[in-house]
Amino acid sequence: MNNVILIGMPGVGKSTAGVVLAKILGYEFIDSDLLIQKEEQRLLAEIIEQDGVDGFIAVENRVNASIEAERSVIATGGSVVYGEEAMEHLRKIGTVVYLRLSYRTLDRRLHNIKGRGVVLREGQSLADLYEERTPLYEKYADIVIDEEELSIEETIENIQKALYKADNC
Ligand SMILES: Nc1ncnc2c1ncn2[C@@H]1O[C@H](COP(=O)(O)OP(=O)(O)OP(=O)(O)O)[C@@H](O)[C@H]1O
Ligand SMILES: O=C(O)C1=C[C@@H](O)[C@@H](O)[C@H](O)C1
Ligand SMILES: [Mg+2]
Repeated sequence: MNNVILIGMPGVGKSTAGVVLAKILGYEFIDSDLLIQKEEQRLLAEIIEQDGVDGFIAVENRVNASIEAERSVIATGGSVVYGEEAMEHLRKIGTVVYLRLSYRTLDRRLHNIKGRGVVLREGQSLADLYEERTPLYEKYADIVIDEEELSIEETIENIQKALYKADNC
């Protein structure tokens, strides 16, 4: 199954770049966050508020582990890498692309991190989250795209080039 799965910190552009990439490749586009909201009939922020961080991670794991797709670009949520079943499944159905940004650039980009419904534990900062997740993104990535100082268009072009090189598309 020729799917392309985008992973990375919140705000790196998985959804923004993913939808355009899908259009260029002639693929379907799936946003895991929207799937979660549809299946749960609740907003992501509501799930986090009502079920807590671990509850949200469990829901995200279940929904992502059950995605059936072909020739699709799948933009995951930033916290998907906490779900082992989800990541095992996603690796089986496609090429996992990690969109990487430095902490400094990400911090600048994410002015309103709480408003985005990010999975932050009590007392955890964005820097803590970055440090905790980076090894997980690296562990699951088939391809790493360094987005630093790239425009959205350049990012998409680099993903495309890397996919062709890996013989995915
Ligand atoms: N080079 C770039 N590539 C992608 N997005 C960029 C770039 N530069 C700026 N942006 C902006 O950064 C934001 C990325 O948000 P987006 O919702 O796509 O992130 P995400 O990775 O899907 O996050 P989440 O994990 O919360 O779903 C957008 O507002 C986009 O316009
Ligand atoms: O990185 C995160 O912690 C998250 C990112 C969003 O895409 C959502 O999946 C959710 O709000 C958690
Ligand atoms: Mg997104």
